[in-house]
Amino acid sequence: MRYGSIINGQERNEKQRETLEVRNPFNQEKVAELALATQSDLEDAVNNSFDTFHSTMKVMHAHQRSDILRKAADLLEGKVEEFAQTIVKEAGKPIKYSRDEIKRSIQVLRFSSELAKNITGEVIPMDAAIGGENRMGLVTRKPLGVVGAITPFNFPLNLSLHKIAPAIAAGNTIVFKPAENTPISAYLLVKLFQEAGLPKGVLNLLMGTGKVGEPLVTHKKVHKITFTGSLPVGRKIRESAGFKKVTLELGSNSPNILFEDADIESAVKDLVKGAFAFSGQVCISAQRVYVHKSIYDSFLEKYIKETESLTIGNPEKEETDIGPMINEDEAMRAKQWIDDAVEKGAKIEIGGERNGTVLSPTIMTNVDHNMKIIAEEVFAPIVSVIPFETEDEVVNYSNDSIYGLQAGVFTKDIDRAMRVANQLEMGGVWINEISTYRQDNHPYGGVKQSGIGKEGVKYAIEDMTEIKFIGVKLNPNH
Ligand SMILES: NC(=O)C1=CN([C@@H]2O[C@H](COP(=O)(O)OP(=O)(O)OC[C@H]3O[C@@H](n4cnc5c(N)ncnc54)[C@H](O)[C@@H]3O)[C@@H](O)[C@H]2O)C=CC1
Ligand SMILES: O=C(O)[C@H](O)CS(=O)(=O)O
Repeated sequence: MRYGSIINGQERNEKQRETLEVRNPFNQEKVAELALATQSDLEDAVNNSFDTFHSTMKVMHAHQRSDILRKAADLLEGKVEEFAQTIVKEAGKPIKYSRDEIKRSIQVLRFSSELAKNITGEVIPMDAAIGGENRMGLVTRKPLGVVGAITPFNFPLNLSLHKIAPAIAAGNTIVFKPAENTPISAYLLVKLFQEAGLPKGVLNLLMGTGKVGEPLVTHKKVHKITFTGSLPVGRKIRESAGFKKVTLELGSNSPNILFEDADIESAVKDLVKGAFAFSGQVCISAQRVYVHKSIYDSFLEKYIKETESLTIGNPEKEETDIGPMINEDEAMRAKQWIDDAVEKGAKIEIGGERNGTVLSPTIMTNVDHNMKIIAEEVFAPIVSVIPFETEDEVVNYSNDSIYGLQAGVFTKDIDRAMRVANQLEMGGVWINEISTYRQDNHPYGGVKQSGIGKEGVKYAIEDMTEIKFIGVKLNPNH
């Protein structure tokens, strides 16, 4: 099957176009061919989104935007299996995790539908300022215009919806550039919105690589870029976006801290999922697990045992926990980082074997902060277990990173939990929950080089609207 860009409701899929193959990461079977967007498609998409913003979105009421989003959620509920099987094939994500992603995507649509009706402002007490008597001050929220949404492969539906659904709720139009490895779910999503009654031109789709992402970022008629992806690309976007608003959801090397009073049994189970779900290709994946010295041996033993029980293999199978990484280059890169750490003195407790695109779940010990598997984002099924003695020490270890997205802290002592949570340099901290847990309605986004701005529907809407002040001078004699 061949998929093209969709601009103003029309697919651009002519035979003479340059194409790109999409292959199943597990068995390398060809699953699709992409008809790539050209520079002139990009111009058309942005111009059409710009015109549609002025002609259609500006006059569409909140209840209409809300209805479309609710209808899209209802439609998606009837297509869970179709979307889940698509993500299995294009991303290699095990089926049970693919279904979870669709279920979360439905919630994102529902939250956006509800919030579309609740984009409120405020009234300023103007007489609080001397001379402000007889004035009224209104703070309103306006849509920005054209939002450029650029998304990664790892949650191809949900992370795209975290941009598209709030943008629609807020009254913007969107030019959507999904990851080139996972374009089928993106195509199906645009079709789903068409079926839900979204007017053509509100959501335009551009198929292609970063080559089509770059001119989207610099285009004069695009008002905001919202990007999820890697740090190098995020840095480039930040540098070239000029005066546009920019939201960047980038990488992380998330720490999880287990104090001596942590519930080890449940932490072990959760941290196996937290480190290895979708082969660690989750940017809040548990990468560093700091364990208090007094429970280190017992934790490590149980952690290895639980990891041994994982089922590795074909992501289409219900029982599969660990499937492939996105491609062989990525699996080779991750394996090389393991070898590099071993050369520097690290020990592989379990895993460390690569078979094509599949890297076995790997637990490392005896690591230090000069190794890539600690200092950089592994984005692979590799986790390191590190002992610590004092609270100050573990806070320092955790903060010794260019990243700061989410962390997990495990202890029964609420005072300590709050003390540590307050000191961690992170966008979010979970207490007695793994760093990898994300709910779609809480603010989500990093500090330091993990990003700029927040998603989580309400917060994305804030970032996709502009505050506009309207003041009125009243005549007290009328
Ligand atoms: N903080 C967060 O919420 C998340 C962060 N990520 C990060 O994403 C990375 C993995 O995803 P990938 O798809 O490999 O990321 P990537 O950065 O390679 O690509 C992401 C998107 O950017 C596009 N792109 C590439 N070069 C571009 C350029 N110069 N200008 C504009 N667009 C460009 C790609 O085509 C794709 O659509 C990891 O580093 C991970 O940490 C992934 C998911 C969530
Ligand atoms: O939505 C999620 O679970 C995460 O945001 C996925 S990722 O962004 O951390 O990769």
